[in-house]
Formats: sequence, structure tokens, C-alpha cells
Amino acid sequence: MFPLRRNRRLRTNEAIRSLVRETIISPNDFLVPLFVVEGKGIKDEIPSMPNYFRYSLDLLEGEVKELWKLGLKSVLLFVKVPDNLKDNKGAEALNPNGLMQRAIKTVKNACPDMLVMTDVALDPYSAYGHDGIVENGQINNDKTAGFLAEMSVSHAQAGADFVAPSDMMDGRILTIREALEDGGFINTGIMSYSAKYASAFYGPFRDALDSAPVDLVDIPKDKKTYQMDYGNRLEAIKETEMDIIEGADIVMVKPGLCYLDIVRDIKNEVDVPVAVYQVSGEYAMLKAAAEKGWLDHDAVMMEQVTAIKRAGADIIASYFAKDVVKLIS
Ligand SMILES: NCc1[nH]cc(CCC(=O)O)c1CC(=O)O
Ligand SMILES: [Mg+2]
Repeated sequence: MFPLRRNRRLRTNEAIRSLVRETIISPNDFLVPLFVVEGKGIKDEIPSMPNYFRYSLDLLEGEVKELWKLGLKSVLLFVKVPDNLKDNKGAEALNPNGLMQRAIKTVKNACPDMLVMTDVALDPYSAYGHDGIVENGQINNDKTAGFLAEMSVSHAQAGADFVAPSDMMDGRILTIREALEDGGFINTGIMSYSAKYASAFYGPFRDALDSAPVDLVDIPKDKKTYQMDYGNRLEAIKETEMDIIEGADIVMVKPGLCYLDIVRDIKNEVDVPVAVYQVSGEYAMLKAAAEKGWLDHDAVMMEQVTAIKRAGADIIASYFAKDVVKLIS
């Protein structure tokens, strides 16, 4: 008996393969993380993130214009805060003339139609490298949520389109939503890092912002009391559903590749867009393997972002965004 159905017919050549391909990557899929620093003329390569840079505001302009030309229309801003401006409460985060607030305006000036999302969490501002206020050796959930709401309003005032709380405090989406509504920012969206795991893949990001938790007595050494345990799956659905009820417009799973089962679970469960963050450690792993000549950088990169989209990502936050778009254009 010869087979009646030969699946290989649909794989005969690139024309037929591209005709039947289910998942196609486009510039519209990406959200581009950007690291911003004080100073002038700075384009500083992050050692553990080859070919990824921190920009001072004057050079950020050109970078943003380049992204726009490539068809990348959304950015996610992170700031590296000077040590002397860090404290336990993140007071500098509310400075109307702070680095984040100026960065938002810089992007909007350079490129008025660029969608600007901002990271909302204390860690870049925290003397202890924590996403919240430390009290008696613990992260105070409710004080932190209140502070993040003020921070979100400050970003909205500066012109942010979306705030992206990445802290994992309970209840902060509701607190932030209420503060935005009260402030009249009814159209400012919230992209919640809703299922964010306590992951060792964030290492290079913490190098980039110098934001790792400090090693001091009475200060938690890691983020495991607020970020999720990577053994858990149902908890991701619970976290995500709660954030949607509290007012999240977009939910996120983070990191990416090791968590694609979670992405699919959530995609099947919710009716809001699902973002996935392919994080710094994922970027660093591929760059390192490619540098050694052990992996084909571009081929593996495309396989990875396609897998993330296939798993259910509507939005991919990725340090590879520019590389991908240059490759496919
Ligand atoms: N709240 C901070 C924050 N926002 C995004 C990332 C990680 C992103 C990456 O690794 O690329 C982190 C680090 C952390 O939680 O320690
Ligand atoms: Mg939560």
C-alpha cells in the first residue's frame, strides 16, 4: 500500500512551504526594549549583551528614528539611574524631570507616532535592587503598589502611552488603573507583567542597569517572594486572570523560551493580547554560542521568535527585534 496522503508534498520547495506556513514574523510583532543613561554622546555596549547599547538622550533620538524606518513602532523604556539618586523608596522615580520622564519626551519628539511603554518598578531606583520598598527584611506589597501608581501617573504626565508594571506586587494593576483614571489618563494603557517568573535569565539586564539585589543583612537576596516559582503553571493563569479583572489591557509572560507552555495556556484562556518577553539571558545565550561558532545566529534567532509567536504571543518584546527586521526586510 502506498500512502494516500504524502505530507512531504507540502514541503517540496520554498514556494509551497511559504504558501502553507502558519506563523509568519513581521515588524508588527515587536516591542523594542531600550536602555537609557544620563550624559551626552553615549552609546555604551552592554558587556553581557553584545551589540546592545545604553543610549544617552541625544543619541536615543537617532536610534528611535532608525527603528521607525525599519517598521518598529513600539518601544519599552528602561533607565539606568545614577547610584547617588537611589534610595529605598525610589523617590527619584517621581521626579517630573527625571531620566525616564525626559526619555519619554525625547522619543515622542523624535518620533511622535512611536508607541511609548515604560517600565514601572522600583529596582532601577532602589538602593537595594528590589522592585519594591524593603521594610523589616521584606518587600512591603501595599506601600509599593501605591508608589507604583504615582510612578505610573508621572509617566503618563510625561507622555507615555502604556505603563508596564514589572514588579509582581499583588493588586498593583487595580491601584495603578484607579490612579490613572483619577488623574484623567483614561487612555493610558497598562501592559502587566502578569506571569513573571523568578528567573536566572535576567542577569544581563541587571548588568545593564546595575540593578541586581544587593548582598546585605536583612535585605532579601533574591526576588522569590514576589516573582513566581518556575515549577508552577496554574498560578500563571490565576495571576493573569486577576490582572485582567484589575484592568490590564495587555498581559505578559516572562521569560520566553522556557515558558512557552505557559504562553499557550494563557493564550487559550484569555481574551486580551498576550505579550512575551524574550529576556536578556536568552539574548546573551545565543550571542555567546554564535560568537563561538557553535550556532547559526540568524537561523536560531528566527526559529526562536517564530516559536514564541507560534506558542501564542501577540507581541514579542525582544532585543533581537532590529536584527530580525533587518534580516526579513
Ligand atoms: N522589574 C525589573 C525588570 N524588568 C524587566 C526585567 C528583565 C528583563 C530582561 O532580563 O531582559 C527586570 C529584571 C528583574 O525583574 O530583575
Ligand atoms: Mg499578580
